Amino acid sequence: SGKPVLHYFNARGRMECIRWLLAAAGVEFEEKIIERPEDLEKLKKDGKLMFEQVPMVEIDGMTLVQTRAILNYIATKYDLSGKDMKERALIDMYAEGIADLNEMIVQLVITPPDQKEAKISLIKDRTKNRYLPAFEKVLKSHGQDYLVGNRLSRVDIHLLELLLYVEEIDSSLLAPFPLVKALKSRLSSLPNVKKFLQPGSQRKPPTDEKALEEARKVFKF
Ligand SMILES: N[C@@H](CCC(=O)N[C@@H](CS(=O)(=O)O)C(=O)NCC(=O)O)C(=O)O
Repeated sequence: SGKPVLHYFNARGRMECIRWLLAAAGVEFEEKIIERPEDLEKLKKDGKLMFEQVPMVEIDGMTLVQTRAILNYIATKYDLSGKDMKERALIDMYAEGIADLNEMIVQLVITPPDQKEAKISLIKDRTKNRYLPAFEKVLKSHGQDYLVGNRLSRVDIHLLELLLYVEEIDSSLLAPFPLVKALKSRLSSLPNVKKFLQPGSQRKPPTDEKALEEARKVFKF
């Protein structure tokens, strides 16, 4: 069918940023949900998981693993990684910062209850005092509609995804950042993004206990 095929369990985890980037690029994709340990074992046995891990994406005849490598390929293929080396450097820098805060949020799901409050307040602090100020400053510095090169790139999509998670934690966190908020609403009305935000799209809901239980069954952690 030529469509990329995403192999992961039925949750956001490390695959959601890949779903977001493909959707924003207007690329239809299929998902093979890993529901049982046997599903994962079969992928390993068939030699599809170079490091015995997922996310794994079958795209253009390749079997890619490692989230960043998959994102880099998609961004390059769909012209979402800047027009030259300097734009690419900014995009890489912003993307890594976004990934750092995103990782803190992804880990929250598997944080023991007694540590959750502390983790959440650290996330709120970093959001308010480190990450959102940095992006507000970038937008203020050039007054353009996108973070890099005055056109859509992967970091706009990564930041939009992150802002939605930040809002799920505490919607007041965005209040002090008008330019970031304006970017969020501009991006949300792009046709491909608007469609992905609609109910019924392949966007995954917050990972609840049930989804976590299913993942534990598969990954035995
Ligand atoms: N660096 C890898 C890490 C992938 C990873 O740790 N995957 C986990 C699942 S999850 O963290 O994405 O939920 C896994 O397959 N773990 C199984 C194992 O490591 O044996 C990436 O970015 O893709």
